Amino acid sequence: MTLLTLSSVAKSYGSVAAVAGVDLAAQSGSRTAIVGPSGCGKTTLLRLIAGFEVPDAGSITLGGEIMSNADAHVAAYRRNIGIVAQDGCLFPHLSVLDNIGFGMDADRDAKQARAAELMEMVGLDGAMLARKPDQLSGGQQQRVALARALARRPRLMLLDEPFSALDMGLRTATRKAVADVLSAAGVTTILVTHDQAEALAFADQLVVMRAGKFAQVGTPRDVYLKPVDRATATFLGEAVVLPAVVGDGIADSPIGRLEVADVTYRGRAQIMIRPEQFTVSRIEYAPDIGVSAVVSDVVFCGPSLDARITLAGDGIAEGEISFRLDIPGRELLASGDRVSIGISGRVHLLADA
Ligand SMILES: Nc1ncnc2c1ncn2[C@@H]1O[C@H](COP(=O)(O)OP(=O)(O)OP(=O)(O)O)[C@@H](O)[C@H]1O
Repeated sequence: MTLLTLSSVAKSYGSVAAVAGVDLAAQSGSRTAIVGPSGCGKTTLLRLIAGFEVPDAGSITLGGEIMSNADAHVAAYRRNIGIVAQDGCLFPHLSVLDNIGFGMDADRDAKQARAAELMEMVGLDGAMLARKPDQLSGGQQQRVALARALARRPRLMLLDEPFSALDMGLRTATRKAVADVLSAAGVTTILVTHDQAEALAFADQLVVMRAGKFAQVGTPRDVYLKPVDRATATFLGEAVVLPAVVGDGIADSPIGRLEVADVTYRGRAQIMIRPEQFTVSRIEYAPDIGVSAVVSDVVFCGPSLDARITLAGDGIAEGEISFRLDIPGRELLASGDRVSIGISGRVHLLADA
């Protein structure tokens, strides 16, 4: 069942079209991540859904009720939407208990009981209820912010870069904990982030936003492996894009004949290969099949070697196409080595070829 629907929603500030007519459907209990570069309109979109902004055009529906359209605008506080912002925005002068109980329509005992239940849900010790926010770590503060947002049993949760102030290790752990809590509570969630890896790991629906519009909407897997265009491909990770002539499911490319996922297309195209599809063997061990590359910038990282690989092939100008690749750390590769390249899996045709 669809909980949230956006139809042709638009919002401009003067001449800036912050959100330029977007459509979105979020299923009940699902997690949607909206990812895009700074200034693409992510926060504006979240503020429109929350009800802090009124759209210039389009409609927003939540649980079958119109929240915003040309004739109506339901105030933010009446939407029953939970929000967790970047820095948690806890009230610094209130205890954790009073932060969580803020605005809860219940007596002190009921608030205490509900707050203890929520603390357990977000994986925090109930003894912390007496503390002030500045006596908690950043990750703990974000979990309290989540508990506070869950306290009023929202039908939709909006997360605006909630992990960005946390350091890397804590960030991954907090993200996983928050995702688990939201799944267990069955709360439909929209996460806004500029962190691609975070968006891919968190969501079951990924939206890539660019200049106020949605460049692509799909499962993280589909958007990563089958991006619609080069900009989306490179925004989500490293991508090697090569010219090719395609027919019968085969691409003739500067690095050889490669299998393509789309068997119907014929003609000139750009093909995209993710670095992790490349396999690398030293020429002295592998037959030189004419597709070669040179290794440079090798950094030993223990389990892996972080290497820069520069492709060579007919039609590739010297040094033109290079990418970073993780190679198993046990490989004896050094800067300057020539390697033979293989490709695992099919390559993807880009629509903006
Ligand atoms: N209140 C405002 N008044 C004028 N322009 C605004 C306002 N809010 C946002 N904008 C503009 O709208 C565009 C989208 O801004 P928004 O904050 O939604 O982007 P964002 O993707 O969330 O960016 P970031 O990742 O940097 O937070 C930007 O060009 C911004 O300058």
